[in-house]
This record gives sequence, C-alpha cells and structure tokens, in this order.
Amino acid sequence: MSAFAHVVVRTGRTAFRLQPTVNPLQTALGPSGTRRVLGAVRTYAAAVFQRDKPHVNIGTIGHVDHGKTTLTAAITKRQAEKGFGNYLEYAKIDKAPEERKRGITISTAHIEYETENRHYSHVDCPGHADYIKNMITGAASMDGAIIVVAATDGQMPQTREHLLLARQVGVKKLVVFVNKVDTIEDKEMLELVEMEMRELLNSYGFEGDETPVVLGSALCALENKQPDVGTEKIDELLNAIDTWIPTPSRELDKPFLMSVEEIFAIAGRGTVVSGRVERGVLKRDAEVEILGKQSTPIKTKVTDIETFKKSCEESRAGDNSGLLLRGIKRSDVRRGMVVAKPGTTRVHKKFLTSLYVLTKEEGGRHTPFHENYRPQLYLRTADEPCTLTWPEGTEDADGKVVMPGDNVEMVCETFHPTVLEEGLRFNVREGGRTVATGLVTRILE
Ligand SMILES: Nc1nc2c(ncn2[C@@H]2O[C@H](COP(=O)(O)OP(=O)(O)OP(=O)(O)O)[C@@H](O)[C@H]2O)c(=O)[nH]1
Ligand SMILES: [Mg+2]
Repeated sequence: MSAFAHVVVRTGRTAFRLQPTVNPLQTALGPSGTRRVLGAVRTYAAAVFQRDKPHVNIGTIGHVDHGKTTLTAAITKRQAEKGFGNYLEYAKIDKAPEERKRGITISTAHIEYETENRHYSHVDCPGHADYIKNMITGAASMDGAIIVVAATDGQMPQTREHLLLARQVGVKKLVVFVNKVDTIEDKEMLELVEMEMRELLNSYGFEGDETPVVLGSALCALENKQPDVGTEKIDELLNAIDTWIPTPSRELDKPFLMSVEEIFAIAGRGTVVSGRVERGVLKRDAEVEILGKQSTPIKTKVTDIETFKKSCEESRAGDNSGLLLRGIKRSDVRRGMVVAKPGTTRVHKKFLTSLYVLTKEEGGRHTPFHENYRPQLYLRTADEPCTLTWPEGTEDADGKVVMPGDNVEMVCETFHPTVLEEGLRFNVREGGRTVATGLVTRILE
C-alpha cells in the first residue's frame, strides 16, 4: 500500500497529488503475497518499489513544438506494450487540463518506464520556461537526455539553449531524435539536419560524431502508422539510450543528502519533503537534519519513505524520494533546504567562486556589471539572492567591470545561510535569464 496514498494537497508553491499505485490484488494479498503474484503475472504497478535494475534519469529537451511530449507519450506506449510501464497519453503528460483546472499540477512530470536492462525516470516539461528553471534548480537533473529536433525546422534557438544548459548542469551524453520525418520527402534534407546536429553537439562539447542520431516520427509511433519510421524507431531510440548513456555511478557510500524540491502537508500524517537524492542511503526511521535558510539545523526523524510513489525501506542516491518527517510543520521547511545525515554538512554565507559569465549569444547579459551586483543564485534546488564582490586585494576594484564572456573569480555572499561545499556548481540568474554559471572554490564564512 502506498505510504502516502490518496492524498490531494495544495501547497504554497505548487499543488501536487501523490498518486496511489495500488493494485487490488496486491492490497488483498499484502506485501508478501504481492511478490508471489508479481512472479506469476507481470503487473507493473508494484506497491513496493522493486530495485532490480539500475536506475537512470533522463528527459526530453529541445525547441518548442518539436515533439518532446509526443515522443515521451510514444515511448511510454511502446514500453507498455512490452510490459515495461504504463502508457501515459499525451494530454496526461502535457497540459492535463482537468488537473490544471483543479490546480493539481506540477511543472515537471517524472514519468517512469523500463527497458530490458534499466529502470528510467523521464522528465518532460510543459514549456520552455519550466525547462530552464528545472534544469537549473536540478529538479530535472538528468544523467542523459534526448534532444528532439524536428526535421521540418532543424535546429532552433531553444535547441541550442537547452544544449548549453545540459552542458552546464553536467549532462555528458545525449541521444538525438530527429522527429517528424513522416513529413519530409527529401532524404538529403534529413542528412543535412543530422549533420548540423552533429556539428552543434561538437560545438557544445558533446561527442557529436559518435552520438546516436535516430530519425523517426513520434506521431506515427503514437498513432500506430508507418512502423518503419514510428514504432521501430522508438525501439532504436531506447536501444541507443540503453547503450550510449552510461549507468551513473551513485555516491552511495557518502553521507545522505537530499535537496528539498517540494513540500506537502499530508492530512493525518505530517509533512513530506521530496527531491532527488544527491548522495548516500537513508533508511526508514533514521535521524536527519534539515539545513538552510537559518543558522541552526532542525533535527527530526524520517518515519516513512516513498520512492517513485512506492513505499520503501530506504532511499538511495539518484532516487526521487518523498520523506515523511516527524513533528515538522509544512511551514518549517522551504524549497532549497537540505535533508542530511546529522553532522555531515553545514550552512555558509560567503564563498569564493569561479564564474563564467554568459555572452549575449549564449542568452546572457548584453552589458557588463560592476561589483555589488545582486542577482539570484540557483544552487541545488535553492533560489537565493546574493551579492557579488571582488576578493580582497583586487586591483582597481572600484571601477572594475565584468564583461559577458569573462571568466572571473569573485566573492559571493548569500542572503540566507545555505548548505555549500567546495566543488559545488550553481547558476546565476537575473530577470528570467541565466547570466553566469559558477563553481564554489573556497568557503569563506
Ligand atoms: N507530422 C508530425 N507531427 C508531429 C510529430 N511529432 C509531433 N508532432 C506534432 O507537433 C506538435 C508539437 O508536438 P509536441 O509533442 O506538443 O511538442 P513539444 O516539443 O512537446 O512542445 P512544447 O512542450 O510546447 O515545447 C503537435 O501538434 C504534434 O502532434 C511527428 O512525428 N510528425
Ligand atoms: Mg511538450
């Protein structure tokens, strides 16, 4: 039985429904019977999360209307036919108007399916702005991605922007899906799109020559038409993802840390925080600290864990988990705070950073900035105002400016105490655009 089943809650930031995935047979039989039934009949919606395949986080990225959601729906349809997932219709993934009306929607859909070899969590966002936000805050942290490009348009501004972002957030391997080939007669045109994509990947630091490029039609696959460009290409794509995107090595032996993405109040049970586990393993009933936004940590205990909407004994690096916290009010926790093993990390306010300031062409500022610049820092899931100044002893600090395209070392001070570590990456945003990416090089305070 799903630990936090059948609950619809509205929270301050987003509204969310924790969906029960309960199969009546399983409920009747209980957890031990469930396993026996699962052995005999392939039932996908297991109430208990089965950790029998390596888990990989992926997602669809690319320009508006190039077919990301159609492709996502087509993948779930194909894998459902093979008993590897549940078919999710286009409308369910995308706008979900019914749910929107009732205010039950999330900006990132975590969709789940399997292949022979792996278990996937797949992210598709409803719009460009959501992609930017979710990629930067790490809500959509992907081990690899499918970049979708419509053969009818070829690469477009958001194709490039998403590639840049993918590189910045540490995505190393991509698979290209050239979509809508059902509408293209001219074979040379397709070759051109493929060639241009390989060049573009190279220019953004991906292995463009080796990257698998699959040419197909997500719509055909979804509508069961022309299997040679439809279904067969979905199989080819999944095969490419399985082989080209490596299974990430998770930091399982480090102390547990999860940055809070969303917070729910569950009637009668308490407060649940959810997010992607960055490192370590957490067992049910473990003591934890919640850090950030304030100088002293909050001490509590995790009394239940859900991973992929299924109750489980433990939560591990790479999982998307919900943690039920004992004695914590919804208002005690905010997005961007960190749940960690007690005594293993702490908050800071000031650090030295190495910054890369994006150029105008990369979507950054058109003009230079001076010190005491006050943008927004996006670090893990935290979104924090900060001030950038020159390090002590910088010559001509008074009039010194930072130009788009510069790589500089500066001192960053956050408004609230924030959990920081040397080597951590973050993004700097201003007025809805990314203006810089940075690395924490030394903690100062
Ligand atoms: N002809 C053709 N049309 C397609 C194909 N795939 C998607 N489309 C159509 O292209 C349009 C956009 O598809 P979506 O899947 O919504 O695109 P998207 O990339 O998710 O769009 P945003 O989420 O708004 O960025 C829809 O009308 C689809 O039916 C295809 O393979 N062939
Ligand atoms: Mg879409």
